[in-house]
Amino acid sequence: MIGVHSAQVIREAEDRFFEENPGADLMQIAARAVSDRAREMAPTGVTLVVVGPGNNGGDGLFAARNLAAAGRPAVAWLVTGQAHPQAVIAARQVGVKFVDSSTAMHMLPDVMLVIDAVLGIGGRPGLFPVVERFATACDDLCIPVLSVDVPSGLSTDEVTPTATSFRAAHTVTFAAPKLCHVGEPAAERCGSVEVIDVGLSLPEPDVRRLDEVDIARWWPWPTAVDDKYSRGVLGIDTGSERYPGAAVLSTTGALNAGTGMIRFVGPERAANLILDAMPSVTIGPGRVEAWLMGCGWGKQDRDAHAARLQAALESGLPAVVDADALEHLPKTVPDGWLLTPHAGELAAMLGVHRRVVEVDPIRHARQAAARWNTAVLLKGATQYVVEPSGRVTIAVPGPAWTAQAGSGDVLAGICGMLLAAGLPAWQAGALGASVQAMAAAHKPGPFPPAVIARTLPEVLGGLWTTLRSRAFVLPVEQ
Ligand SMILES: NC(=O)C1=CN([C@@H]2O[C@H](COP(=O)(O)OP(=O)(O)OC[C@H]3O[C@@H](n4cnc5c(N)ncnc54)[C@H](OP(=O)(O)O)[C@@H]3O)[C@@H](O)[C@H]2O)[C@@H](O)CC1
Ligand SMILES: [K+]
Repeated sequence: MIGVHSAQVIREAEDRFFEENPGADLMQIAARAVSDRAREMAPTGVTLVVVGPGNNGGDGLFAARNLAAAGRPAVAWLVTGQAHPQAVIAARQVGVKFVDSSTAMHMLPDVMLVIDAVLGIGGRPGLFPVVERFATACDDLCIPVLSVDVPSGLSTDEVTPTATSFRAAHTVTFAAPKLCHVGEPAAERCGSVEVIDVGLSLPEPDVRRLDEVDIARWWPWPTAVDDKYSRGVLGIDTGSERYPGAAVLSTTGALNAGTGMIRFVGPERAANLILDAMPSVTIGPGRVEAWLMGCGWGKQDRDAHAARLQAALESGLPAVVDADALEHLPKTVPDGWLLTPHAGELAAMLGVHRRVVEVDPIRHARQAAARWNTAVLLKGATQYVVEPSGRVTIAVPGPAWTAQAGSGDVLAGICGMLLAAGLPAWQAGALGASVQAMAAAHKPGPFPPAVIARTLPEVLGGLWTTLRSRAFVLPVEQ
């Protein structure tokens, strides 16, 4: 797990660091990381460094100095004519060539790498027009860009770009990732992201991103003393006469994630389809540990749906509440419930426009988690799980192939399995979203949601094997 921090938090940590370590030079650590990566990205040819007026530009210019000192041709364009004074002197001393904007633009087709050191965490969104044209030209000519800290033009603390920015092949950032590095669609503009530890002490994060080790550590692996009941019985009330496929998909997700036992209580047509495909599913009511409700309910029979949700509420059991069931939410729900809206459903829950949610997904997911006092998994290209406290856990990311009808049903099924196994709602959401993304990454391509679901046993089996072989080196629980 890695903490995601805002520019403000990084600045405060930097201030504390300099109070405790007067005279320390973090810029040299940053510049070394950038020049090392630049040498790997462009082993030969000219590197053009685009330099802004602040410390981000300083990092870039010292990286140019390092490259030139190692005998690599480096050229710098100071976009405002101003730059970190000591970095300018150091770069000149080792023969870095300084060029103006028209020369930079003119030579661009022949450079091997552009280092974008225009703006970092002190930048406001957007670029000067001449730099904007240059960034667009880099994109058009497919010149690889190495961004220092953040692709200039992006807003560090936002996941939705509002202006033109550089589009990096790789970003070297410092101390911790920021929201723009981990939240789509901004993250896509960062390329691969590398975090350099510069020695800052950071507070406990209120936004964290999971990695595969967390999934291995938290997954409810079966033990030698488990049986089908102890692994968790999930009641599934999904599908309708009109949408029986949603019932099949949600059950496929739950079964392939490893549910101990599934009791399906949805419509007969869906039950028949499920039995054909998954004969181990039990049809009809019985004791369960958790509920999965809503996928494919549709807009008919609204009164019946509301009554079924009310019955689940009165049972006091944890529940995954998905899709059409989200329209029937009572004012407060038990804190073991996991609400799993996509942006459009969350917008409807909050009475706002979908676009508003897409621009600031975390704020809106936090609003819903606080309003219903339970965990919310906001589905999308980046999947955010928010607890009523406001803590955010971002799932392991995966490829965009899962952006397809039916993926949400499978995901709800996986989350249902995890609730039935006894995990708290936030963890069920974060793990469910992560393993589906990992399965999609394991089997890249336009595979339909049911195929991705059937890949889960391989992915979980692989994780389990890795866990067993590395059981003693897992980091201590945080
Ligand atoms: N923290 C760390 O761990 C480390 C931090 N380090 C580095 O420090 C960087 C932060 O440096 P920084 O504070 O000097 O800010 P930076 O991003 O260079 O920009 C400020 C300048 O840009 C200007 N400006 C802003 N927006 C603009 C716009 N849209 N269009 C035009 N101009 C704009 C702004 O102008 P002003 O706001 O004053 O008008 C000001 O002149 C950080 O990203 C990292 O690279 C490393 O050295 C070591 C480890
Ligand atoms: K930058």
